[in-house]
Amino acid sequence: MSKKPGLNLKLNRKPKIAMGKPKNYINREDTKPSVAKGGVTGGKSNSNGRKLKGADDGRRKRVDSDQLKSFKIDRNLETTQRKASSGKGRKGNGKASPPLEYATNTGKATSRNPKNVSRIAKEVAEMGSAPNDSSKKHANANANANARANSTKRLDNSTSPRKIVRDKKSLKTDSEVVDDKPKKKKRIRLDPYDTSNKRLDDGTAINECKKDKKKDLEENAPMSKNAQFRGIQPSPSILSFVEDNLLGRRRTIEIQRAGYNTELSAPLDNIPFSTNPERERIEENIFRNKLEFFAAAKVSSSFPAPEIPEIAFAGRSNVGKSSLLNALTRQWGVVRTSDKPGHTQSINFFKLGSKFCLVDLPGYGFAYAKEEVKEAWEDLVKEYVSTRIGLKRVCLLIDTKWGMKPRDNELIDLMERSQTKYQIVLTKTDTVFPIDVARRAMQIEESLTANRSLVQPVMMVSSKSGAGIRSLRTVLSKIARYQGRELDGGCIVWVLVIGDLLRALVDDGKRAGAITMAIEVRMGQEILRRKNGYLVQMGAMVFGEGECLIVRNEDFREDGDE
Ligand SMILES: Nc1nc2c(ncn2[C@@H]2O[C@H](COP(=O)(O)OP(=O)(O)OP(=O)(O)O)[C@@H](O)[C@H]2O)c(=O)[nH]1
Ligand SMILES: [Mg+2]
Repeated sequence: MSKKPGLNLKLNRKPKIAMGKPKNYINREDTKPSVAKGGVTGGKSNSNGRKLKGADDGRRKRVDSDQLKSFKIDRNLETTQRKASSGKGRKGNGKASPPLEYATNTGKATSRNPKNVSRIAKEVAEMGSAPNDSSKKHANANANANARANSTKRLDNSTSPRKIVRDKKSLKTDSEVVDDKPKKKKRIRLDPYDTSNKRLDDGTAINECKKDKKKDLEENAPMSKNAQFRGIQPSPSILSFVEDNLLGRRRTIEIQRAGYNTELSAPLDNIPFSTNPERERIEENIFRNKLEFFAAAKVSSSFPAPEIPEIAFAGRSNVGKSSLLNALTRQWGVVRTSDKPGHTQSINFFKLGSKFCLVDLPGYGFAYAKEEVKEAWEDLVKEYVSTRIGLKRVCLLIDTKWGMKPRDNELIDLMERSQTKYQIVLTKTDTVFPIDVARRAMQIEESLTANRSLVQPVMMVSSKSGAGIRSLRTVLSKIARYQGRELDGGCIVWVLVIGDLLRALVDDGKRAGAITMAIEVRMGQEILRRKNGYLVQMGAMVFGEGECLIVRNEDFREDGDE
């Protein structure tokens, strides 16, 4: 801000009013923003309008003394009054009036000699409005500044929330006044036959549309796996097998009423009301033999020589492989089990007497082991099932609750390729309802009908309750029993009952001119008939390589020869 003498003069006159008053009073007033005072106060000021130290004080003192010396109030009073009352002066004065007002006010408020002060103030004001060129200029400048200040003030006011609220109110009231007249609503005439505009019609068309869409969605929506499972209708034969063997979740009272001793381990694997010791309860002699561990292998090179036929137990970790070995032999604790997946970490070979070998494989899938270790187990199992000489059957264990998993299918594919005989065994059947046991068996049977190396039927067991263990023993003991016949080179035909259908399969793809051996498997309970040293049950005729006649259950005629 450039300072000019005239302006300084004028500005420096103002503090004169404060003469004889406490100095700090003036200073305090001067600290207010100059704009707010409504006039130019002069002196150097910072952005807040606060006077900078040293910029004004010395000059103010000088001006005060000047005023005392040079202004002879009595002599000039009349002249100044005349000049001030002239048009130009009035104009300038009018605009520069706020400082005067401010000065008088301050004088009133603080003066000790009110008379003198008011008089001096009057004179100063009149001096300030003198028609001096420079002062005129500054008066104009002051006026402009004031105008700007006022406009800013006005702006400030207009933007203040109170003002806005008031304005809004006033607007509202104005509009209310205007809107007092009742509005006429436009009526839209609807074409009752036009359903194109769905928002305007009465809604019936929309509802119908929605219903149709919902129906379509319901019909076309893919069923969840669970819903698909619930939709399975098990065949009557499977259902009756489940009921006869008390498979599925059963109440203790139900088992007791059926005559089983629930205080024994695996109570359903018993002859009702039997008091025999553990191993003597086993109906198949071969399983009465002592179970003995004789080899363990973590790599294929440490497999024992294949001297006796082997039956292996494969499946996911924690599916119940080791437990099943114990349950089949009723020799609890020979094979170690754990509720933590990944307990069996090597291929363990157990001799059952001198003629038979049971093999406990490590599991695959989730297990408490490092990824690379699990991969090694899986590779070892794959190598064993696909290359092992003397391996007569793999019991592929599936948890009844969860069903088949991708890794199970992987192993099945491998066994199909390597023509390894395998049979599905559903485990932990005691954890689900009987109907779900039947459903799972049905589901797996149907999904694997095309598989050639699969041995039907699907077995269902519970190592805990003992349900289905007897049936599995019967199936497995036959493998040991008929090893010699198979090795004779004769053609073996397996006739299996799947639901109400008999299916004839040529074992090992050998050509058959006549049936040398047939076995009826009725939902896991095989009825074996012997004739001329061979197991013969007429019912299926094999005509050529891989060809066979499928005979219905009702066409099946039993000879009754033992
Ligand atoms: N409820 C019930 N639990 C069972 C049954 N069979 C096994 N179990 C339990 O399942 C858990 C795992 O059993 P294991 O026999 O160790 O399973 P595994 O397949 O050998 O497991 P890995 O050796 O880890 O591959 C144990 O806690 C058993 O008690 C069954 O039929 N019913
Ligand atoms: Mg195990």
